[in-house]
Amino acid sequence: MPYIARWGIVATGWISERFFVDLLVDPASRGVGDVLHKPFAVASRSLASAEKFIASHGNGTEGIKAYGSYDELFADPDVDIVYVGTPHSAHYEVSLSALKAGKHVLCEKIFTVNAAQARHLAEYAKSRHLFIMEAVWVRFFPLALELRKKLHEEKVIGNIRRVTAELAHTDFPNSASRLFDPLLAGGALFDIGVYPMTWIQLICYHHPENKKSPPSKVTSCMLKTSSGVDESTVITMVWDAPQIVSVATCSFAFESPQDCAIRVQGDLGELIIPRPAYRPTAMTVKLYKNENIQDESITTYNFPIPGPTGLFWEADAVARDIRDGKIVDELCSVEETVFVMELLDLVRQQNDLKYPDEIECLKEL
Ligand SMILES: NC(=O)C1=CN([C@@H]2O[C@H](COP(=O)(O)OP(=O)(O)OC[C@H]3O[C@@H](n4cnc5c(N)ncnc54)[C@H](OP(=O)(O)O)[C@@H]3O)[C@@H](O)[C@H]2O)C=CC1
Ligand SMILES: O=C1OC[C@@H](O)[C@H](O)[C@H]1O
Repeated sequence: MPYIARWGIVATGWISERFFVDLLVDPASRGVGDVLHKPFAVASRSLASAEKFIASHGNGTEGIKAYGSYDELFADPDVDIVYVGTPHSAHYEVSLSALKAGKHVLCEKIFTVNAAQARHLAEYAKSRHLFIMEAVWVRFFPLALELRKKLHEEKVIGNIRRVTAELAHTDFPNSASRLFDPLLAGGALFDIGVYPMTWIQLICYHHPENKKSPPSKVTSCMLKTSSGVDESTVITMVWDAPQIVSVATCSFAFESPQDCAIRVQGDLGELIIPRPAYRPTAMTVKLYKNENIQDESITTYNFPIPGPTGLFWEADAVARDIRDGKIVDELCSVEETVFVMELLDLVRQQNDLKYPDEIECLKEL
């Protein structure tokens, strides 16, 4: 019998809707038979909004409860795992409330405003033996798994020397104000910087020779908006053991080129992933001509997403973890989230990017 994950959705904004729709997709359509997803409740700060959210999805939503406060959902015994889709500034407090009510938590990126908050959530979840994970969905894409196999096991491009990863766009279809508001922890670094940083983590931090060591050097620069958050951020890092340099770029001021969001250059060739870095569907391996290879070769591998968005792969992983009694996911561990938040603290410190005290603090509830 497949394990049924009993979800509660917190907040009724853009990404909650995308996640909810993906939960309703039959897992068999992506070849998954061991887990099923059942949303039991949706909570909003307004009951009307929760009701509208459920009603607008028709089939498959019968019996899902609507709540006009997040606390009511946390008290619902039918909910085992809470998905947090609020703005960044609320992640810490909402996730902590869910944990305190005994729920497992999948919290959207960026996990918290700073590393201290991330550490506190991780420690609290551990103390209550509850699962917690940042929703870095790209880590679960079949493409991301294949990338690591090609680079680290098959070493298709030889020794990796440089990684550049970027996500930059000027197209804000939804909730543009969230992106620029310091009180909601806006800015490119937190909203989209997590993607280039994730690809660099997967390729450099997880490089077998790196043995999960931190980069030996981190430098960064930022350009800020008139509201005081970062509009563009560039982070360079040096990974000593595998001898790789990496450059992560995120920006709300220009567009990433269509044909290249992530480029990994090795001594035998390069691997290129077209944009967008948050939902890539192909990668190309280009092998250079050398004494063993007569002509340059180019091979493209396609990874179509069998459904509306592709958030279901992370949901499947979370369901399996909870089914198996795990409190930390192997591909997206909360320890690694804390480590990335420490890097982002450093980058913000280097560029004097502070958020208001009321969202940087460790509120006890
Ligand atoms: N994985 C991905 O691809 C994506 C992830 N995200 C992440 O998801 C989160 C939410 O982003 P997104 O859905 O675009 O944001 P939206 O503004 O569309 O939705 C956020 C929701 O949070 C709730 N909320 C709680 N407190 C506040 C507040 N103070 N101000 C405004 N809304 C509040 C509201 O729901 P209600 O009124 O129902 O309580 C609101 O609808 C962010 O962490 C973002 O980084 C965003 C886009 C894509
Ligand atoms: O996570 C995200 O991915 C897609 C982007 O458009 C969005 O702003 C961001 O939050």
